[in-house]
Amino acid sequence: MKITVVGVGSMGGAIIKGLASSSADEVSGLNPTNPRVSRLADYLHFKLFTTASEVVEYQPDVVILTTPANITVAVAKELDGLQPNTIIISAAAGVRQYELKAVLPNNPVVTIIPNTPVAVNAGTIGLALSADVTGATRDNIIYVLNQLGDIITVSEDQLDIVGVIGGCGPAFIDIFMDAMSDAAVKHGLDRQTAYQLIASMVKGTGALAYDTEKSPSALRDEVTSPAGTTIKGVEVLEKHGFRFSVIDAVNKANGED
Ligand SMILES: NC(=O)C1=CN([C@@H]2O[C@H](COP(=O)(O)OP(=O)(O)OC[C@H]3O[C@@H](n4cnc5c(N)ncnc54)[C@H](O)[C@@H]3O)[C@@H](O)[C@H]2O)C=CC1
Ligand SMILES: O=C(O)[C@@H]1CCC=N1
Repeated sequence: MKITVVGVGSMGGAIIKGLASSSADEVSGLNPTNPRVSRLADYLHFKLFTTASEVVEYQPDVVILTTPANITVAVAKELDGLQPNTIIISAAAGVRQYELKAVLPNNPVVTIIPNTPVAVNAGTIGLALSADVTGATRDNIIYVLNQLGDIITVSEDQLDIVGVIGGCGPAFIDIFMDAMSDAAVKHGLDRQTAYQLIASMVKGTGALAYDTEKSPSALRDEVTSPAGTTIKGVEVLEKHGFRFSVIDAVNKANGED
């Protein structure tokens, strides 16, 4: 399948890295001339376009839009001329399917919110299908996204909150990991060992929750031994409003004033 990623920045680059590990597809990118993107294209061996008209001429089977959200509809408009069965997958946060349909009326359009772990095929991808996306078109979308990670299918009006949790979430976890590493260094670990330790701990914590499907509170209870060390740390997190900080970060990222 010919897949073109439009906008090879953080997210577009992560998607290309994830797709590059599969040899079954022909992956390409579109980005205005940029040495960073040219280096990535050389390194990962993908075809790089610099204008929308080259992409139209190339006639990809799937276009993934990862341009800045505020220009994504205008960028989609430049792709007018794609064959009608080219699937449009937009990852632009907050851009609605009807806005893209208005400029590409003949193409199947779905919206997603992926996250940066797609680069290592361990992404979480919120997917909002649309009524006209069925059969082989739907199967092809699932085929492409399945290469990148777990698909969580939701209605379009749920995609914003799914995007905040799944899409912004890695940044929140990264801040937590960075703070943990400062604490580890304070107590004598070297930085590199701290990073490995913490990344492994977070990976395992996620895997345990995912595989067992136990609630986070049940899993936390398993760690907090009576009169043990963990509960002392939990008390401090509660004292400093850790939970409220997390909830309010999600509120604000989701557009609350
Ligand atoms: N970074 C993330 O974790 C996530 C980002 N997204 C969405 O992905 C999109 C991109 O976000 P980032 O990658 O973070 O931004 P970014 O700024 O890193 O990447 C945007 C890329 O688009 C390119 N670009 C600008 N104008 C273009 C045009 N006319 N044609 C083609 N390419 C063009 C830029 O040169 C840049 O390489 C946004 O819509 C965002 O909502 C969605 C989920 C997660
Ligand atoms: O920060 C952003 O706007 C994008 C959308 C989700 C994650 N990153």
